[in-house]
Amino acid sequence: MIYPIEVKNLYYQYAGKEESILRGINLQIRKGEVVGIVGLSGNGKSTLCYCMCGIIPHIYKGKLKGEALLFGEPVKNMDLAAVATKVGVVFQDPDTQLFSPTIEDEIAFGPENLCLSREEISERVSEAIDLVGMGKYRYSNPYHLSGGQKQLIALASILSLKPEILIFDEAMAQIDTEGRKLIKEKIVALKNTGKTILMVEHDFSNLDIADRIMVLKDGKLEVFQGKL
Ligand SMILES: Nc1ncnc2c1ncn2[C@@H]1O[C@H](COP(=O)(O)OP(=O)(O)OP(=O)(O)O)[C@@H](O)[C@H]1O
Repeated sequence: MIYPIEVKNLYYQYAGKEESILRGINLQIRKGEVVGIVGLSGNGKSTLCYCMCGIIPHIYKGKLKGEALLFGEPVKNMDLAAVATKVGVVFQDPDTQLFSPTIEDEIAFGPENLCLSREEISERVSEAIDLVGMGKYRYSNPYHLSGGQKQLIALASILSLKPEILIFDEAMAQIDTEGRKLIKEKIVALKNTGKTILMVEHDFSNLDIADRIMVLKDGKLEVFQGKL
């Protein structure tokens, strides 16, 4: 069986560090599943996300053993542009992810880099902005939005690349309760369209929408038993 995400006996050691932070990770995520990974700060959650979205090994050049695969293809064999059409990541800080003067420009940026036609870009922007329910802000400046709304725009800018897999790396850490509710609703709606979703959190109360939760501890994944 080919999984959207599969990780096989993965080890990773940052350059200059004495020990591996990931020490034998195995994970398989089926299409349409929402999987949560919880772990204390510094346990390697972001590092694991980097292995799935190509930042490792394409940008960080530490020691990697084992593999992360997207639809059966090793991430290490794909270039970053190819990875970005398969997996999109929403990171923790919305302000570091937005840089365009209008929301429309922000969401169009990815498809423009794919050299698509004007019509196709405009269609993708409309579809992505509607998916996150932010259509009325299309021509606004993103800097005036709330944290939760900014994360929805970061999500829309990823959706415009039409990835099958979405990773939320502590995407709710800096967001108020109302914003978290909004983001969780969109995650459930995206699952229902068949997207495969990985949510990484240090606070497991944000993972109530996950189909299953794993805990990252001592470099390995275990089934979450209700406490860290
Ligand atoms: N670029 C890097 N170079 C060297 N060490 C790093 C690098 N990035 C992270 N680390 C180290 O790897 C460990 C795991 O970091 P990581 O960010 O993956 O953990 P995390 O579980 O996501 O933590 P947090 O919840 O605080 O983001 C930490 O000890 C961190 O200092």
